[in-house]
Amino acid sequence: MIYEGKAITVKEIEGGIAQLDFDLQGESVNKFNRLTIEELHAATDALKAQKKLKGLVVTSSKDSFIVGADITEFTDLFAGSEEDLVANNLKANAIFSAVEDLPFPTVTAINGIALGGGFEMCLATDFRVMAPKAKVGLPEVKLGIFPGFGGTVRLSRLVGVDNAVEWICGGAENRADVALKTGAVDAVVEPEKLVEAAVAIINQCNEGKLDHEARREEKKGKIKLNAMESMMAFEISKAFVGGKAGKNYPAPVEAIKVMQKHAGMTRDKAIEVEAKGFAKMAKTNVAACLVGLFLNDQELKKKAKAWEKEASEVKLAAVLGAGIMGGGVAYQSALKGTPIIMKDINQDGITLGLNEAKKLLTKRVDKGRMKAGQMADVLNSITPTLNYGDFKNVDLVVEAVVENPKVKDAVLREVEDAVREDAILTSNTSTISIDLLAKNLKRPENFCGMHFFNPVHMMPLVEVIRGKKTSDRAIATTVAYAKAMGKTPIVVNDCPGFLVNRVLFPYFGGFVGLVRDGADFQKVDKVMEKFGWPMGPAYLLDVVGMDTGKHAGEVMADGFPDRMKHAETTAIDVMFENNRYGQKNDVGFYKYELDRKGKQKKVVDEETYKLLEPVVQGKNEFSDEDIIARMMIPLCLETVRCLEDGIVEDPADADMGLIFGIGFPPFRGGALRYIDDMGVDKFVELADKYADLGPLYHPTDKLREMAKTGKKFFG
Ligand SMILES: NC(=O)c1ccc[n+]([C@@H]2O[C@H](COP(=O)([O-])OP(=O)(O)OC[C@H]3O[C@@H](n4cnc5c(N)ncnc54)[C@H](O)[C@@H]3O)[C@@H](O)[C@H]2O)c1
Repeated sequence: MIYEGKAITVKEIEGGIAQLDFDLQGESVNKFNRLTIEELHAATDALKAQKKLKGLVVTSSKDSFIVGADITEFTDLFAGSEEDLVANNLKANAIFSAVEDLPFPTVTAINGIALGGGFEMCLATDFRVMAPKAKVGLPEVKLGIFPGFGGTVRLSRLVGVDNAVEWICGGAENRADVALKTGAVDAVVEPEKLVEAAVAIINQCNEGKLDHEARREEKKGKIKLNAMESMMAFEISKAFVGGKAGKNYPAPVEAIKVMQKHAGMTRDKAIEVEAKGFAKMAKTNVAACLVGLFLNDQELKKKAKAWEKEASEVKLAAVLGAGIMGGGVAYQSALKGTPIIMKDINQDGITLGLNEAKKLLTKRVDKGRMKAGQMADVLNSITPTLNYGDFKNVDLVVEAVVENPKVKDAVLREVEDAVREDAILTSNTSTISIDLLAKNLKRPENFCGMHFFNPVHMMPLVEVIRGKKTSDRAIATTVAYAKAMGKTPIVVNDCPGFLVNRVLFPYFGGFVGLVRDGADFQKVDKVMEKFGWPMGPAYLLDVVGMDTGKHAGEVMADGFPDRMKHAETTAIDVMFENNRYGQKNDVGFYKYELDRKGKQKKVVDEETYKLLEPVVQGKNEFSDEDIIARMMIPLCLETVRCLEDGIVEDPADADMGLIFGIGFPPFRGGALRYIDDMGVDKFVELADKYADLGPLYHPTDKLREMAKTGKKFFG
């Protein structure tokens, strides 16, 4: 044994060739935590001290190779100064460079996922062989940073500027065939042949058939482009990537700037440039928010996993109502492998639901993501029906009929009699209280909410809503079914609108208030889109549908009359009363026309301004800051109330719900992190400036207390 640690062992395997193996004790995957980096240092020193070695193969004993850096260490690490971060990166890089400089040929055998720091480890060796199912890539930009263990230096020299830009700025996980074609790896071989292939490469180097020194020098030298070529490659990339990433996500363009800066430098100087650029990005609020988001997501996954242990198996599901939502639920369930019965009261509904599923599946086939035979299997696992014939075999039902408490009550009681006693019933209601819907059920313990978002196949969130009488088994089974459908479930407690709609309607309240006071709805949309929302509030209302918006708004107003009831007619009422439902009938705040690809495109409609005149009181110019404050304060305060009322378990659930459910700008981390970032005291101060606008703008006593004591929602 040459070296033995808790994450790494090094031993001689054959003919003077050593094997450095990553196998982090007590973990299911390898990652570059502090311990692993320290051990890589010690292991490299031990290798250097060996006088007779002829080569090194780097391997992993886990299913993955190395999944990346240990992101749980980032929050503490990034809290340090920029200088500390640079020093930290240079220290780690010295170890990677020491691996690169070992006095014999080196090859990595990539058996599974090698991402971020894991792939940068691979890049430090002379050659790479890869298993067909492994994936490699540098996904750091997803965390608001870019590679900091020499990735921008080695990859740009190994595969060229264009490929490096694509890999680093896109952050994708690349398949073996792509990696081979790009030149990021040298061979693809079956997993059991990886070490053999690596040894063969080393032997060829030692026999003078392969020149590992030349390979090494290429990675350590300057980028091989003349000044003109270099200028063209980097400037075009910056314009293209900048346009795609947008101003709110600076890391991709910064990565290109760093590569441009170090293009004419050799390794050690280039790595200094990378380290400085990395530290600058790590100190941005975007990186803090995106790292926070990653950690929150991990927490959600852990919670869902814990629920899954208590779940009953769902072998067959059913959905009631084959409309927009019911059709989507049937498609998603069947696609992900749970057969589903789709019941409606009329044949037209069923035809529509099935046609929607067919349309989505055809798209998958056309894009090469599915074979025609698989499409048939998925369609066959949706059983359309007009009666309850097979419902005794159903394990879980999703009710998705019209949003009317009386209709839902009747339908739920009916289906309760049609299913087995242990079957779980859920409702996809957007706003109606789960306790209200449970009132007339014989087995309320088997009932909870399962709130999907539209379009079901695209939107990641499912709110699982616990009523007063809901059992843990009902929650666990619903969480497990949502996971099986490929969704992210969040368990919330019951109230009108649950988490997401309860928070969304005060935001719409901010919007109608602005229009009332004379703001141009188009300007409000533009400002909020610039702030980071996928669409502004007027556009969003057009997408949701004015009828749905008005109806749900009324349910919310009944639930929270003090702050959600509108005394006067609102802009939403005006649109609704004029049959301007939005995209569904081609006119709402905007008009909709079909573009050349047959997609709905919004266009300005002057008529909207005329219709709104009666509800507009005066004409005011609002600054961007004013618009943002008037939109965001009600949304943030309602999120605070959801937390205080115990609707969500913790701040992470609340923020993730808003990001996954309504597209809250991810780089801002969520509503509660937004308050944290502003400072709770500053936020309360800002809200108080708008106190005249009513209770939607009044901070809670607890929030005022937090402001006084300097407490935050996170950390
Ligand atoms: N559309 C959305 O954006 C959205 C988002 C989240 C949740 N929801 C909720 O999902 C539910 C359904 O909404 P939708 O937009 O799909 O409505 P929809 O009008 O498109 O579909 C409702 C379907 O239910 C059928 N139906 C009515 N009574 C029935 C009964 N007794 N048994 C079986 N089927 C019956 C109708 O024929 C129709 O096909 C509502 O509770 C709604 O609030 C909707």
